[in-house]
Amino acid sequence: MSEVAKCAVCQKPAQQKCSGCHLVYYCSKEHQKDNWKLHKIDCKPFKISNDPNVGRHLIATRNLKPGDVILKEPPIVWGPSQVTIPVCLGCGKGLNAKTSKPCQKCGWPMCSEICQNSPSHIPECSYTVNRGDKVNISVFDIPNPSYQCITVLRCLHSKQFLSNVWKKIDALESHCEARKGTDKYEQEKITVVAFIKRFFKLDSFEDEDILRICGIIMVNAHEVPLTDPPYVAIFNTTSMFEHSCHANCSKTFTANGHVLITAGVDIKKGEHLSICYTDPLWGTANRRHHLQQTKFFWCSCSRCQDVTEFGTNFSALKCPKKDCKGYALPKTFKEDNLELSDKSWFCTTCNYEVGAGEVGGILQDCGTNLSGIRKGNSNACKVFISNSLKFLHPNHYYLTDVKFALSQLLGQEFHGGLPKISDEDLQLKIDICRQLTELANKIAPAENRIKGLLLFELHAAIMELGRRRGNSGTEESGPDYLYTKLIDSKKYLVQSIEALKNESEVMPEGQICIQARRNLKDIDVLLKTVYNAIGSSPI
Ligand SMILES: C[S@@+](CC[C@H](N)C(=O)[O-])C[C@H]1O[C@@H](n2cnc3c(N)ncnc32)[C@H](O)[C@@H]1O
Repeated sequence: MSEVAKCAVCQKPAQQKCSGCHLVYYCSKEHQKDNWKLHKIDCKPFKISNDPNVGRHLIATRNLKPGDVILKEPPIVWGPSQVTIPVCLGCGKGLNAKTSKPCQKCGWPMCSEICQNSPSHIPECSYTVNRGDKVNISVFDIPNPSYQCITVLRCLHSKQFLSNVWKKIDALESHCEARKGTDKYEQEKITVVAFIKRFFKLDSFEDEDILRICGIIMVNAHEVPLTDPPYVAIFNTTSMFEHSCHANCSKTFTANGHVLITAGVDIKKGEHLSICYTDPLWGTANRRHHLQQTKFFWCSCSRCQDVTEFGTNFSALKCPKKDCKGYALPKTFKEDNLELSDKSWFCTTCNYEVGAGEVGGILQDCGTNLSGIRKGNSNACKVFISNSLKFLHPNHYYLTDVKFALSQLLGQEFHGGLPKISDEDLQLKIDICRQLTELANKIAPAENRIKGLLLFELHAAIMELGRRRGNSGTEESGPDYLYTKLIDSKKYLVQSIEALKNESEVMPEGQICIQARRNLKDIDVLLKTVYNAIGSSPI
């Protein structure tokens, strides 16, 4: 017999469920209102669960729609990335000789007095003052190894002085045992542990404790691209999201450094909530290898289990057999070791066997050609695409990478913008944007930034097509044509705004969203004008 729900306020039988979390009940609207101040701190549409395979993870407690906010929280600790040029330890921004001023107390270079007095800077400042000698940094254009210890130092400081913060950090996964003996672990003994003990004269911390913190940062920290260079931050509940290469949640950061997680697709009550720990536009073998090396698990998500990656053939090679139009893939990507590189691939049409050596050779050659492409050169991108189509599936990750760059470049490379590109290039831009949007929806449906950028470029190119043909006086032209193209363009623009609406203004994607909102106003005005010229809607 199911238990009767009780009101969270008076414990009487209750039937009204909180619509935010679906976990708490009330007997009346009044009690719900009375309790909101207290409940809103815990009102989240998920619960924390645990299993032996994934560890702690999150489960949806109600159905979620794309865009629904799941979680927004500040970092528990943040600091510079391990390898970085000198950055301001108050705000994370990169410094140069002109923008930097040494902190009066400790000498670490800062960008302003406000940052010098920022609470974030207290740990390294106080440890440096206690050491007795100021830091002196005068070279700003190359990575400085002293910064490797800062984020770790901030965690150690909370262990010493901020028990509430430390309790949260201490509870996180470190994969200490798995890390022992790895190159990175051995390297950190010197670059972090020895440095902290020698430079800061901090002998009270055990080596193992410092190395465990290094593990916690490695497994849980997020790269935050709000500054250049990006900094890293650990978030409390966000650390509980499990990984999927086909994640259902979307992650971004607000201008003040909070993480914001929203539903990226429809999520049913009871489903696991996931984010993607790696780059979803990397090939499967690379994503899996990266996850194993940095997060210590072999991914078994639905995308990794399907060699075709939902029919996209994102990792497939063209079958080398003469006259075969098929594509070759491995039997599985799910080898829990690195022996995958020893296995043959097979054509899914004719079953032709492509030896591991040949697979490796093709990928290596294409990879070398890709890294040789001059940045920002659309012709080099076109040459790469046409050459690589002889060896790779059109959706292959190498081609996707270059097509994505080309989709942004066409119309931005030269002065004059889209109106100056050829009709052929305009059509190419439209085709690539459509193809990549479809691909992104299949392999990475929650990746809002990728989708938003593609849809923005698509709207602009379709608008330009309408403008060109609308004025051309040819058969398929005139105001009717322009009107249908404007409607089409507006549709993609609205989708782009929806995808980018949570991006911070300090990020390029946030700026594009601002531009998209302006364009939307312009399109509406134009639509009205064309509509008046036509006299009635052609659609
Ligand atoms: C950021 S933590 C997530 C929280 C963690 N499960 C815990 O209990 O603290 C990342 C770690 O969770 C585990 N994990 C996350 N996603 C996983 C997945 N899809 N499969 C297996 N393990 C996973 C791995 O151990 C990984 O290193």
